[in-house]
Amino acid sequence: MNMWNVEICDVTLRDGEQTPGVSFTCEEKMEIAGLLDGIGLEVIEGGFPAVSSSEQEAVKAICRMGLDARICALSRAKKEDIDAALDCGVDMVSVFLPTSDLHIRHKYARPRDEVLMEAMAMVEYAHDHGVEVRFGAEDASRTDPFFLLRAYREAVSHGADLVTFTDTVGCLMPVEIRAAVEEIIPSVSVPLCIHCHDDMGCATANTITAAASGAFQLHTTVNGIGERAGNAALEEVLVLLSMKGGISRYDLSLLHKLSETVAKAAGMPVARNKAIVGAHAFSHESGIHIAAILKDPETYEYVKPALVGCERTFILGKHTGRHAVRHVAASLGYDLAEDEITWVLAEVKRRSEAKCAVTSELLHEILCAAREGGRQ
Ligand SMILES: CC(=O)SCCNC(=O)CCNC(=O)[C@H](O)C(C)(C)COP(=O)(O)OP(=O)(O)OC[C@H]1O[C@@H](n2cnc3c(N)ncnc32)[C@H](O)[C@@H]1OP(=O)(O)O
Ligand SMILES: O=C(O)CCC(=O)C(=O)O
Repeated sequence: MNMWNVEICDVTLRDGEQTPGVSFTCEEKMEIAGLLDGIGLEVIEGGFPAVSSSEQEAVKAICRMGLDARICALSRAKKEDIDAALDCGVDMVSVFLPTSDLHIRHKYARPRDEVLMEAMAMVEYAHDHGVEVRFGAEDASRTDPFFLLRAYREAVSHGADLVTFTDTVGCLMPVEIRAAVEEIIPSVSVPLCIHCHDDMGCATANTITAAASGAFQLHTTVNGIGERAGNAALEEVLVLLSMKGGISRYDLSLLHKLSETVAKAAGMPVARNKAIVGAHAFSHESGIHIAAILKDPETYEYVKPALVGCERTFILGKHTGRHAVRHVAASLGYDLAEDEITWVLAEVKRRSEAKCAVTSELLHEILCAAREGGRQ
Protein backbone atom coordinates (compact mmCIF):
# COMPACT_ATOMS: atom_id res chain seq x y z
CA MET A 1 0.00 0.00 0.00
CA ASN A 2 1.35 3.47 -0.90
CA MET A 3 1.78 5.77 2.04
CA TRP A 4 0.10 9.13 1.56
CA ASN A 5 2.21 12.19 2.29
CA VAL A 6 0.00 14.03 4.76
CA GLU A 7 -0.07 15.84 8.06
CA ILE A 8 -3.03 16.72 10.27
CA CYS A 9 -3.95 20.16 11.53
CA ASP A 10 -6.67 19.65 14.09
CA VAL A 11 -8.93 22.70 14.38
CA THR A 12 -11.16 21.57 17.28
CA LEU A 13 -9.95 24.44 19.46
CA ARG A 14 -10.85 27.03 16.81
CA ASP A 15 -13.44 25.85 14.25
CA GLY A 16 -14.75 23.22 16.68
CA GLU A 17 -15.26 25.95 19.25
CA GLN A 18 -17.28 27.92 16.66
CA THR A 19 -20.08 25.38 17.23
CA PRO A 20 -22.99 27.51 18.42
CA GLY A 21 -22.99 27.67 22.21
CA VAL A 22 -19.57 26.10 22.68
CA SER A 23 -16.75 27.80 24.56
CA PHE A 24 -13.72 26.02 26.02
CA THR A 25 -11.92 27.26 29.11
CA CYS A 26 -8.16 27.68 28.99
CA GLU A 27 -7.75 24.49 31.07
CA GLU A 28 -10.03 22.56 28.72
CA LYS A 29 -8.11 23.80 25.69
CA MET A 30 -4.83 22.76 27.29
CA GLU A 31 -6.12 19.30 28.18
CA ILE A 32 -7.46 18.77 24.64
CA ALA A 33 -4.21 20.09 23.11
CA GLY A 34 -2.23 17.65 25.28
CA LEU A 35 -4.30 14.72 24.01
CA LEU A 36 -4.04 15.85 20.36
CA ASP A 37 -0.29 16.05 20.82
CA GLY A 38 -0.23 12.62 22.47
CA ILE A 39 -1.85 11.13 19.37
CA GLY A 40 1.02 12.58 17.37
CA LEU A 41 -0.80 15.21 15.31
CA GLU A 42 1.57 17.57 13.58
CA VAL A 43 -0.37 20.86 13.93
CA ILE A 44 -2.89 22.10 16.51
CA GLU A 45 -4.91 25.20 15.71
CA GLY A 46 -5.16 26.63 19.22
CA GLY A 47 -7.63 29.41 18.51
CA PHE A 48 -8.37 32.76 16.94
CA PRO A 49 -6.54 35.22 19.23
CA ALA A 50 -8.38 38.33 17.96
CA VAL A 51 -11.62 36.94 19.43
CA SER A 52 -10.91 38.07 23.01
CA SER A 53 -8.15 38.55 25.54
CA SER A 54 -8.96 35.24 27.24
CA GLU A 55 -8.78 33.45 23.87
CA GLN A 56 -5.38 35.02 23.39
CA GLU A 57 -4.30 33.85 26.88
CA ALA A 58 -5.45 30.30 26.08
CA VAL A 59 -3.43 30.20 22.85
CA LYS A 60 -0.42 31.55 24.74
CA ALA A 61 -0.85 28.86 27.39
CA ILE A 62 -0.94 26.14 24.70
CA CYS A 63 2.22 27.58 23.14
CA ARG A 64 3.93 27.40 26.54
CA MET A 65 3.08 23.70 26.96
CA GLY A 66 6.13 22.70 24.92
CA LEU A 67 4.21 20.23 22.77
CA ASP A 68 5.76 18.47 19.78
CA ALA A 69 2.95 19.72 17.54
CA ARG A 70 3.31 23.09 15.83
CA ILE A 71 0.77 25.55 17.18
CA CYS A 72 -1.26 27.57 14.73
CA ALA A 73 -3.63 30.52 15.20
CA LEU A 74 -6.27 31.86 12.82
CA SER A 75 -6.22 35.47 11.72
CA ARG A 76 -8.18 37.69 9.39
CA ALA A 77 -6.08 39.54 6.82
CA LYS A 78 -5.74 42.38 9.31
CA LYS A 79 -2.61 43.64 11.03
CA GLU A 80 -4.22 43.66 14.49
CA ASP A 81 -5.33 40.01 14.16
CA ILE A 82 -1.86 38.95 13.01
CA ASP A 83 -0.24 40.89 15.87
CA ALA A 84 -2.58 39.17 18.35
CA ALA A 85 -1.53 35.78 16.94
CA LEU A 86 2.19 36.63 16.87
CA ASP A 87 1.99 37.84 20.45
CA CYS A 88 0.94 34.33 21.53
CA GLY A 89 4.20 32.82 20.31
CA VAL A 90 2.59 30.55 17.70
CA ASP A 91 4.58 28.62 15.10
CA MET A 92 2.08 29.22 12.33
CA VAL A 93 -0.35 32.01 11.46
CA SER A 94 -3.26 31.07 9.22
CA VAL A 95 -4.33 34.19 7.33
CA PHE A 96 -7.68 33.77 5.62
CA LEU A 97 -9.44 35.86 3.02
CA PRO A 98 -12.82 35.24 1.39
CA THR A 99 -12.17 34.75 -2.32
CA SER A 100 -15.58 33.99 -3.84
CA ASP A 101 -17.31 36.87 -5.61
CA LEU A 102 -20.31 36.27 -3.36
CA HIS A 103 -18.30 36.85 -0.19
CA ILE A 104 -16.22 39.70 -1.58
CA ARG A 105 -19.35 41.51 -2.78
CA HIS A 106 -20.99 41.37 0.64
CA LYS A 107 -17.95 41.81 2.85
CA TYR A 108 -15.96 44.37 0.86
CA ALA A 109 -18.04 45.80 -2.03
CA ARG A 110 -14.74 46.54 -3.77
CA PRO A 111 -12.93 45.01 -6.76
CA ARG A 112 -11.55 41.57 -5.91
CA ASP A 113 -8.03 42.38 -7.14
CA GLU A 114 -7.83 45.30 -4.75
CA VAL A 115 -9.02 43.15 -1.82
CA LEU A 116 -6.57 40.41 -2.75
CA MET A 117 -3.55 42.69 -2.89
CA GLU A 118 -4.41 44.24 0.47
CA ALA A 119 -4.54 40.77 1.98
CA MET A 120 -1.24 39.86 0.37
CA ALA A 121 0.42 42.69 2.26
CA MET A 122 -0.82 40.93 5.42
CA VAL A 123 0.56 37.56 4.29
CA GLU A 124 3.90 39.28 3.77
CA TYR A 125 3.63 41.00 7.17
CA ALA A 126 3.15 37.64 8.91
CA HIS A 127 5.95 36.06 6.88
CA ASP A 128 8.32 38.88 7.81
CA HIS A 129 7.82 37.99 11.48
CA GLY A 130 9.45 34.60 10.93
CA VAL A 131 6.44 32.32 11.45
CA GLU A 132 5.11 29.68 9.10
CA VAL A 133 2.28 31.27 7.12
CA ARG A 134 -0.75 29.48 5.77
CA PHE A 135 -3.02 31.34 3.38
CA GLY A 136 -6.64 30.19 3.41
CA ALA A 137 -9.01 31.04 0.58
CA GLU A 138 -12.35 31.13 2.38
CA ASP A 139 -15.24 29.80 0.28
CA ALA A 140 -12.66 28.44 -2.17
CA SER A 141 -15.16 25.86 -3.38
CA ARG A 142 -17.40 28.63 -4.79
CA THR A 143 -14.54 30.81 -6.05
CA ASP A 144 -13.85 31.49 -9.72
CA PRO A 145 -11.09 28.90 -10.35
CA PHE A 146 -8.99 31.40 -12.29
CA PHE A 147 -9.06 33.90 -9.42
CA LEU A 148 -8.43 31.14 -6.86
CA LEU A 149 -5.21 30.05 -8.56
CA ARG A 150 -4.17 33.69 -8.85
CA ALA A 151 -4.80 34.18 -5.11
CA TYR A 152 -2.72 31.12 -4.23
CA ARG A 153 0.16 32.15 -6.50
CA GLU A 154 0.15 35.69 -5.09
CA ALA A 155 0.11 34.27 -1.56
CA VAL A 156 3.12 32.09 -2.31
CA SER A 157 5.01 35.00 -3.83
CA HIS A 158 4.24 37.01 -0.67
CA GLY A 159 5.64 34.31 1.62
CA ALA A 160 2.88 31.74 2.22
CA ASP A 161 4.32 28.32 3.08
CA LEU A 162 1.02 26.50 2.65
CA VAL A 163 -2.32 27.32 0.98
CA THR A 164 -5.76 26.04 1.98
CA PHE A 165 -8.69 24.96 -0.14
CA THR A 166 -11.73 25.50 2.08
CA ASP A 167 -15.12 24.02 1.38
CA THR A 168 -16.55 26.58 3.79
CA VAL A 169 -20.21 25.73 3.22
CA GLY A 170 -19.74 22.01 2.56
CA CYS A 171 -21.07 22.24 -0.99
CA LEU A 172 -18.81 19.73 -2.74
CA MET A 173 -18.78 15.97 -3.04
CA PRO A 174 -15.71 13.75 -3.40
CA VAL A 175 -15.48 13.73 -7.22
CA GLU A 176 -15.59 17.53 -7.22
CA ILE A 177 -12.95 17.76 -4.49
CA ARG A 178 -10.69 15.45 -6.49
CA ALA A 179 -11.05 17.64 -9.59
CA ALA A 180 -10.31 20.82 -7.62
CA VAL A 181 -7.28 19.37 -5.82
CA GLU A 182 -5.87 17.88 -9.02
CA GLU A 183 -6.18 21.26 -10.72
CA ILE A 184 -4.55 23.23 -7.90
CA ILE A 185 -1.61 21.02 -6.98
CA PRO A 186 0.38 21.28 -10.26
CA SER A 187 -0.25 25.05 -10.37
CA VAL A 188 0.93 25.98 -6.88
CA SER A 189 4.46 25.44 -5.57
CA VAL A 190 3.63 24.92 -1.87
CA PRO A 191 1.70 22.12 -0.12
CA LEU A 192 -2.09 22.24 -0.26
CA CYS A 193 -4.26 22.05 2.86
CA ILE A 194 -7.88 20.90 2.84
CA HIS A 195 -10.61 22.21 5.14
CA CYS A 196 -14.03 20.61 4.71
CA HIS A 197 -17.42 21.21 6.32
CA ASP A 198 -20.13 18.60 6.69
CA ASP A 199 -23.27 20.37 5.47
CA MET A 200 -24.12 17.50 3.12
CA GLY A 201 -22.39 14.80 5.15
CA CYS A 202 -19.30 14.64 2.90
CA ALA A 203 -16.62 16.28 5.09
CA THR A 204 -14.67 13.15 5.96
CA ALA A 205 -15.07 11.63 2.48
CA ASN A 206 -13.97 14.91 0.90
CA THR A 207 -10.97 15.22 3.19
CA ILE A 208 -9.76 11.71 2.57
CA THR A 209 -10.37 12.05 -1.18
CA ALA A 210 -8.25 15.19 -1.11
CA ALA A 211 -5.51 13.26 0.70
CA ALA A 212 -5.65 10.49 -1.87
CA SER A 213 -5.45 13.16 -4.60
CA GLY A 214 -2.30 14.76 -3.17
CA ALA A 215 -3.43 17.29 -0.53
CA PHE A 216 -0.91 17.52 2.30
CA GLN A 217 -2.45 19.10 5.40
CA LEU A 218 -5.84 17.76 6.48
CA HIS A 219 -8.05 19.81 8.79
CA THR A 220 -10.17 17.92 11.32
CA THR A 221 -12.15 18.32 14.51
CA VAL A 222 -12.73 15.80 17.28
CA ASN A 223 -16.21 14.21 17.01
CA GLY A 224 -16.64 16.34 13.85
CA ILE A 225 -17.83 19.34 15.86
CA GLY A 226 -17.81 22.79 14.27
CA GLU A 227 -19.87 25.44 12.52
CA ARG A 228 -23.39 24.22 11.56
CA ALA A 229 -23.03 20.48 10.72
CA GLY A 230 -19.36 20.53 11.69
CA ASN A 231 -16.06 19.55 10.11
CA ALA A 232 -14.29 16.36 9.03
CA ALA A 233 -14.06 14.12 12.11
CA LEU A 234 -10.51 13.52 13.34
CA GLU A 235 -11.25 9.98 14.49
CA GLU A 236 -12.67 9.01 11.09
CA VAL A 237 -9.84 10.62 9.13
CA LEU A 238 -7.19 8.94 11.31
CA VAL A 239 -8.75 5.49 10.94
CA LEU A 240 -9.03 6.00 7.18
CA LEU A 241 -5.38 7.09 7.03
CA SER A 242 -4.46 3.94 8.90
CA MET A 243 -6.63 1.52 6.94
CA LYS A 244 -6.49 3.07 3.45
CA GLY A 245 -3.46 5.35 3.46
CA GLY A 246 -0.87 3.08 5.04
CA ILE A 247 -0.16 5.51 7.88
CA SER A 248 0.43 3.94 11.28
CA ARG A 249 2.30 6.66 13.14
CA TYR A 250 -0.66 8.06 15.12
CA ASP A 251 -1.62 6.65 18.54
CA LEU A 252 -5.27 5.80 17.91
CA SER A 253 -5.72 4.33 21.39
CA LEU A 254 -6.19 7.89 22.74
CA LEU A 255 -9.15 8.64 20.48
CA HIS A 256 -11.86 7.54 22.91
CA LYS A 257 -10.45 9.55 25.80
CA LEU A 258 -10.09 12.56 23.52
CA SER A 259 -13.63 12.15 22.20
CA GLU A 260 -15.06 11.97 25.73
CA THR A 261 -13.00 14.97 26.85
CA VAL A 262 -14.21 17.10 23.95
CA ALA A 263 -17.82 15.92 24.30
CA LYS A 264 -17.80 16.92 27.98
CA ALA A 265 -16.06 20.26 27.47
CA ALA A 266 -18.36 21.11 24.55
CA GLY A 267 -21.49 19.83 26.29
CA MET A 268 -22.21 17.78 23.15
CA PRO A 269 -22.73 14.04 23.73
CA VAL A 270 -21.58 11.81 20.89
CA ALA A 271 -24.31 9.96 18.96
CA ARG A 272 -24.27 6.25 19.83
CA ASN A 273 -23.90 5.26 16.19
CA LYS A 274 -21.04 7.72 15.48
CA ALA A 275 -18.22 5.97 13.60
CA ILE A 276 -15.19 5.02 15.72
CA VAL A 277 -16.14 6.85 18.93
CA GLY A 278 -19.90 6.20 19.29
CA ALA A 279 -20.92 3.90 22.15
CA HIS A 280 -22.25 1.39 19.61
CA ALA A 281 -19.41 1.62 17.08
CA PHE A 282 -18.21 -1.82 18.19
CA SER A 283 -21.45 -3.29 19.62
CA HIS A 284 -23.64 -6.01 18.13
CA GLU A 285 -27.16 -7.25 18.85
CA SER A 286 -28.23 -9.17 15.74
CA GLY A 287 -28.21 -12.91 16.14
CA ILE A 288 -26.92 -13.67 12.65
CA HIS A 289 -24.05 -11.24 13.14
CA ILE A 290 -23.05 -12.47 16.59
CA ALA A 291 -23.20 -16.11 15.51
CA ALA A 292 -20.73 -15.32 12.72
CA ILE A 293 -18.54 -12.99 14.78
CA LEU A 294 -18.05 -15.74 17.33
CA LYS A 295 -16.42 -17.73 14.53
CA ASP A 296 -14.52 -14.83 12.96
CA PRO A 297 -15.03 -11.14 13.94
CA GLU A 298 -14.00 -10.04 10.46
CA THR A 299 -17.40 -11.18 9.19
CA TYR A 300 -19.05 -8.06 10.62
CA GLU A 301 -16.19 -5.81 11.76
CA TYR A 302 -14.11 -4.02 9.16
CA VAL A 303 -12.49 -1.73 11.73
CA LYS A 304 -11.01 -3.82 14.53
CA PRO A 305 -11.97 -2.41 17.95
CA ALA A 306 -8.42 -2.99 19.19
CA LEU A 307 -7.13 -0.56 16.53
CA VAL A 308 -8.64 2.28 18.55
CA GLY A 309 -8.18 0.73 21.98
CA CYS A 310 -11.77 -0.53 22.27
CA GLU A 311 -13.46 -3.81 23.00
CA ARG A 312 -16.36 -5.39 21.18
CA THR A 313 -19.62 -5.70 23.14
CA PHE A 314 -22.66 -7.88 22.59
CA ILE A 315 -26.00 -6.38 23.59
CA LEU A 316 -28.95 -8.74 23.84
CA GLY A 317 -32.35 -7.61 22.51
CA LYS A 318 -35.18 -8.24 20.09
CA HIS A 319 -32.82 -9.28 17.29
CA THR A 320 -30.66 -11.67 19.30
CA GLY A 321 -30.30 -15.40 18.60
CA ARG A 322 -29.35 -18.55 20.49
CA HIS A 323 -25.59 -18.36 19.83
CA ALA A 324 -25.47 -14.90 21.38
CA VAL A 325 -27.47 -15.95 24.44
CA ARG A 326 -25.29 -19.02 24.96
CA HIS A 327 -22.10 -16.99 24.60
CA VAL A 328 -23.11 -14.03 26.78
CA ALA A 329 -24.54 -16.29 29.48
CA ALA A 330 -21.33 -18.36 29.50
CA SER A 331 -19.23 -15.21 29.83
CA LEU A 332 -21.28 -14.40 32.94
CA GLY A 333 -20.75 -17.91 34.38
CA TYR A 334 -24.06 -19.52 33.28
CA ASP A 335 -23.71 -22.75 31.31
CA LEU A 336 -27.25 -22.92 29.97
CA ALA A 337 -29.05 -26.03 28.78
CA GLU A 338 -30.83 -25.79 25.40
CA ASP A 339 -34.27 -25.38 26.99
CA GLU A 340 -32.89 -22.65 29.25
CA ILE A 341 -31.52 -20.82 26.21
CA THR A 342 -34.95 -21.04 24.58
CA TRP A 343 -36.59 -19.51 27.63
CA VAL A 344 -33.95 -16.78 28.13
CA LEU A 345 -34.09 -15.82 24.46
CA ALA A 346 -37.88 -15.53 24.52
CA GLU A 347 -37.68 -13.46 27.69
CA VAL A 348 -35.01 -11.16 26.19
CA LYS A 349 -37.14 -10.60 23.09
CA ARG A 350 -40.30 -10.01 25.13
CA ARG A 351 -38.61 -7.39 27.32
CA SER A 352 -36.92 -5.73 24.37
CA GLU A 353 -40.15 -5.54 22.37
CA ALA A 354 -41.69 -3.83 25.41
CA LYS A 355 -38.92 -1.20 24.93
CA CYS A 356 -37.07 -2.34 28.02
CA ALA A 357 -33.28 -2.25 27.54
CA VAL A 358 -31.68 -5.57 28.40
CA THR A 359 -29.05 -4.13 30.70
CA SER A 360 -26.54 -6.38 32.43
CA GLU A 361 -28.63 -6.12 35.64
CA LEU A 362 -31.77 -7.24 33.83
CA LEU A 363 -29.88 -10.01 32.07
CA HIS A 364 -28.61 -11.30 35.41
CA GLU A 365 -32.19 -11.26 36.68
CA ILE A 366 -33.39 -13.24 33.65
CA LEU A 367 -30.53 -15.73 33.92
CA CYS A 368 -31.15 -16.25 37.64
CA ALA A 369 -34.84 -16.80 36.93
CA ALA A 370 -33.92 -19.36 34.28
CA ARG A 371 -31.70 -21.15 36.78
CA GLU A 372 -34.16 -21.04 39.61
CA GLY A 373 -36.83 -22.57 37.47
CA GLY A 374 -38.65 -19.22 37.24
CA ARG A 375 -39.32 -20.12 33.65
CA GLN A 376 -41.92 -22.67 34.58
C1 LIG B 1 -15.16 30.45 7.77
C2 LIG B 1 -14.65 30.76 9.11
O1 LIG B 1 -14.79 29.97 10.00
S1 LIG B 1 -13.86 32.21 9.33
C3 LIG B 1 -13.77 32.42 11.05
C4 LIG B 1 -15.09 32.80 11.61
N1 LIG B 1 -14.99 32.89 13.02
C5 LIG B 1 -15.53 33.87 13.74
O2 LIG B 1 -16.10 34.82 13.26
C6 LIG B 1 -15.39 33.70 15.23
C7 LIG B 1 -14.64 34.83 15.90
N2 LIG B 1 -15.14 36.12 15.56
C8 LIG B 1 -15.20 37.15 16.46
O3 LIG B 1 -14.97 37.02 17.65
C9 LIG B 1 -15.55 38.47 15.89
O4 LIG B 1 -16.31 38.29 14.70
C10 LIG B 1 -14.26 39.29 15.55
C11 LIG B 1 -13.53 39.64 16.85
C12 LIG B 1 -13.30 38.50 14.65
C13 LIG B 1 -14.59 40.56 14.78
O5 LIG B 1 -15.63 41.21 15.48
P1 LIG B 1 -16.18 42.64 14.99
O6 LIG B 1 -15.06 43.58 14.83
O7 LIG B 1 -17.26 43.01 15.93
O8 LIG B 1 -16.74 42.41 13.50
P2 LIG B 1 -17.93 41.48 12.99
O9 LIG B 1 -17.74 40.10 13.47
O10 LIG B 1 -19.26 42.08 13.30
O11 LIG B 1 -17.73 41.54 11.41
C14 LIG B 1 -16.63 40.95 10.80
C15 LIG B 1 -15.74 41.97 10.14
O12 LIG B 1 -14.55 41.30 9.69
C16 LIG B 1 -14.42 41.49 8.27
N3 LIG B 1 -13.75 40.32 7.75
C17 LIG B 1 -14.27 39.08 7.60
N4 LIG B 1 -13.32 38.25 7.15
C18 LIG B 1 -12.21 38.99 7.00
C19 LIG B 1 -10.91 38.66 6.57
N5 LIG B 1 -10.61 37.43 6.22
N6 LIG B 1 -9.97 39.63 6.55
C20 LIG B 1 -10.29 40.89 6.93
N7 LIG B 1 -11.52 41.24 7.36
C21 LIG B 1 -12.46 40.30 7.39
C22 LIG B 1 -15.84 41.65 7.80
O13 LIG B 1 -15.92 42.20 6.52
C23 LIG B 1 -16.38 42.58 8.89
O14 LIG B 1 -15.82 43.84 8.67
P3 LIG B 1 -16.62 45.24 9.02
O15 LIG B 1 -16.67 45.27 10.52
O16 LIG B 1 -15.74 46.28 8.44
O17 LIG B 1 -17.95 45.10 8.39
O1 LIG C 1 -8.57 29.21 6.19
C1 LIG C 1 -8.75 28.45 7.14
O2 LIG C 1 -7.84 27.73 7.56
C2 LIG C 1 -10.04 28.38 7.86
C3 LIG C 1 -11.23 28.81 7.09
C4 LIG C 1 -12.48 28.22 7.62
O3 LIG C 1 -12.64 27.94 8.78
C5 LIG C 1 -13.55 27.94 6.65
O4 LIG C 1 -13.50 28.46 5.54
O5 LIG C 1 -14.49 27.19 7.01
